[in-house]
Amino acid sequence: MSGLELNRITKRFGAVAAVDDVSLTVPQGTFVCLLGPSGCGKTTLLRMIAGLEDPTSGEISIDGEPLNDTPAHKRDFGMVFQSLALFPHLSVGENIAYPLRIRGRPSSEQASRVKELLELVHLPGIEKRAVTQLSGGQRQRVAIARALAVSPKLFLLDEPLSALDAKLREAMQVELRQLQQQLGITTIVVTHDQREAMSMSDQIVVMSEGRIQQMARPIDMYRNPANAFVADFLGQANLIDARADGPDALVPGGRIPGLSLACPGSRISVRPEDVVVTTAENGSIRARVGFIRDMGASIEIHLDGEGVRYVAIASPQARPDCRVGDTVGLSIPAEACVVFESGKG
Ligand SMILES: Nc1ncnc2c1ncn2[C@@H]1O[C@H](COP(=O)(O)OP(=O)(O)OP(=O)(O)O)[C@@H](O)[C@H]1O
Repeated sequence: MSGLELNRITKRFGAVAAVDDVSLTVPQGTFVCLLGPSGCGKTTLLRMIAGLEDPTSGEISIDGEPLNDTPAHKRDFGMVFQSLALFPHLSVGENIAYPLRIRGRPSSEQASRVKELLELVHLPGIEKRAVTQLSGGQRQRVAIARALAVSPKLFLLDEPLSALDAKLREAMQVELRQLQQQLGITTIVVTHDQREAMSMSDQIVVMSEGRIQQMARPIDMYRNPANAFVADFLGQANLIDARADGPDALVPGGRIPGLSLACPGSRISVRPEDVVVTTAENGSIRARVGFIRDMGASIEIHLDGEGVRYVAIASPQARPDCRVGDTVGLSIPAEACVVFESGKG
């Protein structure tokens, strides 16, 4: 098979299993984000793929060739880390050419490749500039260009955009994705930002405590999270304990008609945009409005239904007619609910 394959990879640091029995297949040309909270093992996994850390057990291969015994510098992967690690005493062109220079490539080839890469990252003609004179976004692009200099089989990035402000970060997400599609290069990005992962990847891998919780396309993961952890980590989720009541589910404050549960007690997840705020008579769940937050493009309403906090998101056009302190009705369509059986959420 062509692409990256991890087979039962574990990394222990003393008693801590930073990565715990992870198997993963990344087909050639795919953009994958490793997503998870701090300390879940994302960086350790990336470092093992890069060859900067040896697995305690398990195998890594690329295009069917085992990698475990290949040192980092022989893997020829492109890497960009949060710190960027550009050489401050070298010019932009010298920074980008560096990987070619240490491989002994002729200077004419170095110069033409640097020119080509600077065009690719939309910074043509700045070979002679000092890297210390560049803006954050420009430095980012130079680091990306340098990582791509050797036309790597695999492009690995660890929180590459985290030092940028929100607007530049979004612009760079689009650029990075476009670049990856243009080159068709297999790319793995570590991030703890779920919006970033949603907007860039073909596949998201959500990790927690060293293990993979789910791997799926962003939209599939959003609509069908495998468990409550994923539901809560990827976007916002209402996580509600529910009890079976014939064809309906009983939830704090009322019921969800037509949601039949296989177990007497389950946990359900509902996205805030699927919770409709209506009048007390029209909803099937009664709740009290606790807080309304106007976000510009949407309105977020926090409600209390018999001790459970519900969050609803509406568009400004569909702004519900309610105020803080009002008792309202909530309507949740059964088909918008993802059910986690008891003990599995
Ligand atoms: N060199 C090391 N020695 C000992 N423990 C380590 C080492 N590197 C990582 N760990 C531990 O392994 C676990 C996973 O760390 P890792 O850096 O991979 O997580 P992460 O998901 O990338 O976190 P962050 O988003 O904060 O960078 C943590 O508990 C961390 O303390």
